[in-house]
Amino acid sequence: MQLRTQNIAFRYGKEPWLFKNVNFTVDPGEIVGLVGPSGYGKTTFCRILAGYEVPNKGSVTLNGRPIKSKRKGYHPVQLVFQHPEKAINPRWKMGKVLNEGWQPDQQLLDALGIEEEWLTRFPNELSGGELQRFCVARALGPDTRYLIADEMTTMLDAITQAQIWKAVLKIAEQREMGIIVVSHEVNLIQQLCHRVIEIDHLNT
Ligand SMILES: Nc1ncnc2c1ncn2[C@@H]1O[C@H](COP(=O)(O)OP(=O)(O)OP(=O)(O)O)[C@@H](O)[C@H]1O
Repeated sequence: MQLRTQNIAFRYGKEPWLFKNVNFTVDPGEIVGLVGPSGYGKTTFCRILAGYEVPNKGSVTLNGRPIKSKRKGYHPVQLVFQHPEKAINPRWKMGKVLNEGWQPDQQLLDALGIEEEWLTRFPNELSGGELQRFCVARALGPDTRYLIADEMTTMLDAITQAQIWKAVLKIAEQREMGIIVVSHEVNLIQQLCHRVIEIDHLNT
C-alpha cells in the first residue's frame, strides 16, 4: 500500500505557491524524514497527506486509489502533531478521547505508559507529555497504514520521547506501517529514518 503524491501543488488562497509538482512516495514499513526550514510548508504537506487539506493540483493516492477526505471515517494516514492540547476535545474525559476512533488494548497503553487513573481525568488535568501519549495511541488504530509524526515528540523529555518512539516503531514493524517524521532534531531524524527528504527538494 504505497502512499504517493503526483504533481501536487498547493497555496493558501491567493498567497504564493508553497510547492508545485511534488512527487513523493513512501512504501509500507519505510520511515522517511522530512526536513527543511521553518515556514517552507512541511506541516501543510503533512496535512494534505492526511486529508485535512486538498491540493490545488495533483493527487494523493494510497495503493493507487485517491485518498479520501479526513471527514469521511477513519483515515488510513494519521497525523500526530506537536500540540496535543489542540487535538483533543477539552470537554471529554480522557477515556472517551482514547476510544474516539478505536479501542486500544492494554498492551499498547502499557507500552505508551498510559496510566489507568488518567482515563477519568479531563485534558487540562494532564501534562503535555501525558496528553501526547493519548494522541499517539489514538492514531495507531488497526486501519492506520501511515503515521505522520510532525514534531510529535519535540516538547517531551528524552525519556518520554524514547518510550513513545519505542512503542511506535514496534507497532510499525509488526504491521509494516510507514512513518513520515518531521523534525528539526537532526539526531532524531538520523536515528529513525531510512531516508531523508528536504522540503526544498520536493519541488525538483
Ligand atoms: N491556514 C493558513 N492560511 C494561510 N497561510 C498559512 C496557513 N497555515 C500556514 N500558512 C503559511 O504557510 C507557510 C507554510 O507553513 P507550514 O506550517 O506548512 O510550514 P512548516 O515548514 O511546517 O513550518 P515549521 O517548521 O515552522 O513548523 C507559512 O508561511 C505559514 O505562515
